[in-house]
Amino acid sequence: MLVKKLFTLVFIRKEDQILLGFKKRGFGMNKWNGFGGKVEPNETILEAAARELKEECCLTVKPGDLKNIAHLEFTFEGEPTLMDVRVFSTSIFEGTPKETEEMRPKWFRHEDVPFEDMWLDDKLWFPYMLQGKKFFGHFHYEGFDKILNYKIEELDSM
Ligand SMILES: Cc1cc(-c2ccco2)c2oc(N)nc2c1
Repeated sequence: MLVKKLFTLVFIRKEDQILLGFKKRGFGMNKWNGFGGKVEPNETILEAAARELKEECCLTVKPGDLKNIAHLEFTFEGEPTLMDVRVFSTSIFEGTPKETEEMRPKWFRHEDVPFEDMWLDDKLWFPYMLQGKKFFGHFHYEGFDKILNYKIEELDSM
């Protein structure tokens, strides 16, 4: 049976740019991604999202200003893990993004998003996010460099 693990992923927007972080260590190392990580037992998903953002790039957001824009699931052929990733976005934040031991932040114009240095699924669902859609996506990986199958469904509300 699948073991479900809960993660957050936060994308900060500013005018026509999006903030990504280059992961310097750990899971997803050497890939650009949003900011996030595991949800601890003693916190809500929104609190976890705000905490990880602060830890990873020193930006402060109010949990209440985070808008849930997507629900992503990742499974891996032959593995029991299901990664349940709650994606949030906001343009309301305090501070300036700073590099940490974990992440090197950088603002990208939408047309410059570096998909060749991101998880393979990102090029499939970023268009939905950049167009302000709400969606569910499930991506079934074989290893970390091949997607065996996936589905993406637009949602009217989260
Ligand atoms: C397999 C996988 C995992 C994650 C992830 C881990 C923690 C938060 O997200 C991804 O994030 C993106 N963009 N693609 C991803 C694929």
